[in-house]
Amino acid sequence: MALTVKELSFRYSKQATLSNISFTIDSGQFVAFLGENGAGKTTLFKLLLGLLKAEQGSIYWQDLNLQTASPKAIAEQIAYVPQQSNGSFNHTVIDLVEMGHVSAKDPHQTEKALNYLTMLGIESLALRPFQALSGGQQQLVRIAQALMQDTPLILMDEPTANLDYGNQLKVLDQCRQLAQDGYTIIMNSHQPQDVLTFCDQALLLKDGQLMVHDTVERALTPERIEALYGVPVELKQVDEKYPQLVIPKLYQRRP
Ligand SMILES: Nc1ncnc2c1ncn2[C@@H]1O[C@H](COP(=O)(O)OP(=O)(O)OP(=O)(O)O)[C@@H](O)[C@H]1O
Repeated sequence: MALTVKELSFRYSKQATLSNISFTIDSGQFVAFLGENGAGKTTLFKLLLGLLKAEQGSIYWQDLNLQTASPKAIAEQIAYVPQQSNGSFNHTVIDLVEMGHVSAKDPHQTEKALNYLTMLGIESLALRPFQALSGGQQQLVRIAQALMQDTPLILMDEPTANLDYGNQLKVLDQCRQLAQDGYTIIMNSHQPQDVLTFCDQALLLKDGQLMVHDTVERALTPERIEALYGVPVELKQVDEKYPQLVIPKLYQRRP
């Protein structure tokens, strides 16, 4: 399976938000979209989810045309973890996660939902009302809900933004594991170091254009990171596999 985007352009008003974007992502990859605030990452997600219609170009998940498919057909293939979601009334965590399941009622639904909560280390929250949870706990529940949807492609909008340090690492490690199991995971990220450490590929968006799509090591060079964020960075090879970003001297604490 593959996600194929061809010559995609989109605008909200006069100025183009995305111009002539083309890429292919094969299944089983953990991929990050990077770009400054307002670069168009969430817009691209909305186009992939069929929530916005492209001005030009095509988007296919295998043979499914995501610009014309029904919401149900898309929900069977793609789960989405938003950064925030409003209104869950007074549902408990376990009820909400079970609702993630979109196809016919499964007799093992509750067991499956509990397994995902356990996988994410939040089984003790199962009977708590969603609205009484902290932002980070709610984020972990949204991830469990997306996994419950049981789709081959999962889109995550800055999934670790609200999480404590331990949960950030656990969630990213879980995403990598899911990709190894054959799921395709795409996340929006503002953390090049996380992307270098956990992801397989990176797509860099700048001024509405796709600057590069490549393996993380090839895509995230210091020059490109600087061009993307406007700060000088250095990469150090601390072991042979993982390059480490060094905070620019300019921003380091002075003695
Ligand atoms: N509903 C909308 N109507 C008009 N303009 C919009 C709308 N949503 C987003 N935009 C604009 O489109 C551009 C891309 O926004 P988008 O949310 O896709 O960026 P992003 O890369 O996800 O940003 P961030 O990293 O800050 O979340 C921005 O300039 C934004 O102001």
